Amino acid sequence: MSENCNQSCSSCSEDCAERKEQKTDFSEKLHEMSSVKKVIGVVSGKGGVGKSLVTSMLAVTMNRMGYHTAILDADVTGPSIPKAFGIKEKAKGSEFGLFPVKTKTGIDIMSVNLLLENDTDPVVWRGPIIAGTVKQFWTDVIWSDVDFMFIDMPPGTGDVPLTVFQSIAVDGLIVVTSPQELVSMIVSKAVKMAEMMNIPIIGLVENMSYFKCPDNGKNYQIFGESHIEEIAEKHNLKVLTKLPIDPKISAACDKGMIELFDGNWFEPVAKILEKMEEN
Ligand SMILES: Nc1ncnc2c1ncn2[C@@H]1O[C@H](COP(=O)(O)OP(=O)(O)OP(=O)(O)O)[C@@H](O)[C@H]1O
Repeated sequence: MSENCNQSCSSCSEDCAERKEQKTDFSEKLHEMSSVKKVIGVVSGKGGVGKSLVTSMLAVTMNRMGYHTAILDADVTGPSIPKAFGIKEKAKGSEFGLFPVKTKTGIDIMSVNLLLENDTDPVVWRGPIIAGTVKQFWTDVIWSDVDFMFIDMPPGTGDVPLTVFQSIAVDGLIVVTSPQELVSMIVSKAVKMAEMMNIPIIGLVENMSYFKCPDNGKNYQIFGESHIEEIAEKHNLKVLTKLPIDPKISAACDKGMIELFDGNWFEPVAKILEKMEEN
């Protein structure tokens, strides 16, 4: 039995001898006209640590390397992906299904904000409706020839993330943390959740890790000393990259120009993802 066992056999995907109920298969089929090679979930322990920003920058990096890339924005109650890419138009559909909206550089995006009449309308829906929406982004959207799909995961471990993990075939998770949060606890939770769902963790991204002073070129750890390396070692995980606090990054996000970011922070991650794609 897993040390993380919560006795909820129907929602656990571990194969253990203590299983009391059959595993229920909640997996959903992609739209028959879709093709998606690798699905990477981007998770964080709490809101505001930069999960959407990291999702966007990862997608831009892989797109720059020539891969056809997509983002499924599963953060239904706080959808920030369309804004980061400056998308104003709405998603269109046909009798066959919904089409994602293409960004200026050709990244395919689906988000609840591309369906709402008004971007500023709040999504005041109950969990099952939200979870159903995310499922439909997988089953009813026509994702054509996608090499890498990044999922901006809903925060936490509730109804919606559970549905995403059970219904979408996620190949790996990237955990975004920032130095000031209770990183150790958050990483432990992510590791346990991933184990229960049988999804490998690709590694950790530390956002807002430091600030590089433009006057003297020195790095300052604004949110205190980072412990990410020790935590990664404890869980046998990789630290994929450390992203600085950079006003140019937030400005690019606010202006809808994240595709123009300048920096090679995600190159080490891209190499790992490329290897995944080859296998
Ligand atoms: N490294 C950074 N440098 C500068 N600004 C950043 C950085 N990381 C995030 N931000 C800014 O912080 C804000 C929150 O980021 P983001 O929306 O990606 O967080 P999130 O974890 O997805 O939040 P939520 O969970 O609420 O959706 C954004 O305005 C973003 O531009």
